[in-house]
Amino acid sequence: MGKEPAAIETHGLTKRYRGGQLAVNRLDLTVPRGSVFGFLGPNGSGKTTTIRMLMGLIEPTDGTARVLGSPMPRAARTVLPRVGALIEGPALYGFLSGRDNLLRYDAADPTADPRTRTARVTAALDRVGLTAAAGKKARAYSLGMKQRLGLAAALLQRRELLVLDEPTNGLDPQGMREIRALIRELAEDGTTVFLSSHLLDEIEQVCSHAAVMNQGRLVVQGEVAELAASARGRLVVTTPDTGAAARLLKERGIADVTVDENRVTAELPPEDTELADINAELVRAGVRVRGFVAERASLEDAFVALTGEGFDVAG
Ligand SMILES: Nc1ncnc2c1ncn2[C@@H]1O[C@H](COP(=O)(O)OP(=O)(O)OP(=O)(O)O)[C@@H](O)[C@H]1O
Repeated sequence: MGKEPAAIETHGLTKRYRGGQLAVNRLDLTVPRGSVFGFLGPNGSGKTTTIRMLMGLIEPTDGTARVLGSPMPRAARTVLPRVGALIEGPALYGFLSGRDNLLRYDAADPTADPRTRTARVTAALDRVGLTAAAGKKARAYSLGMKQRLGLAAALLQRRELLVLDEPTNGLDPQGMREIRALIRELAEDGTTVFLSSHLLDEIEQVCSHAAVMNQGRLVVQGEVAELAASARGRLVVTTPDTGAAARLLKERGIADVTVDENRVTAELPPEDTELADINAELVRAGVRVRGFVAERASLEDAFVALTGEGFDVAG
């Protein structure tokens, strides 16, 4: 990626709302070009506020933000045409059809070519799976359909960067899968995608990179694979003889042994321990071992390890 500037870069970015609420606290964020970057955090952690500063919709109290190499909000006029955004539910005209909403939205964009408008609108509707409902009035759309229409608006032109605030909000599981597939496709075409989510597994499924926010502060950022690897996996033994198994693991010096119904879980022992030996010892001690696995750490494990808190995935 050489010397090309990051897609998004912030230094000390801070927002204190008039009421005194410190929504974003000295954020240093680097979103590499070509990444699918997940911006993760529970509700109220400052994600939307950050996105609104990045898009020049509100002024930061302090710090700087650069988007596609240029300072925001100062360069908004030249930067924003290169960015597709879906923020806080798109503004829709309920009395217009989905298709007419997009035609109107595109007509309001001075950088959009009117000669290709109809074809681009048709293609965008198709990409988000709204072709069949294109003629329906937008007020009859479900939340998920409105979300798709907003995404279609962001896709009317080829963009270098897509900024999507909770893009799967309001969608059913099938709709979520479709949007995730679309995001992967866009990334393969070379678009940098920055998306916020409060769903850890969503980030794990689609993102190459992630940053975790908590109460306005950045907890961690980096490649998803590395973040997950920073948390140690767990040893999981499935057995009806949980008491005996737990005792033996503890005697072996294995930490954090926990019994849960017919499972005993524990911290994975040091790298140089032969797991098969532990399994054999359990069996020798008469423990009926029905399952013995070293589970890979998830992003959630990393989050818990980093913050010492659970992550409210139900949000
Ligand atoms: N316009 C505003 N005026 C005052 N406080 C605000 C305003 N907008 C947001 N806040 C507060 O700033 C904090 C961060 O909110 P923000 O919406 O950025 O979080 P979020 O992570 O995007 O959460 P959500 O997923 O719920 O949108 C919250 O405590 C919120 O109540």
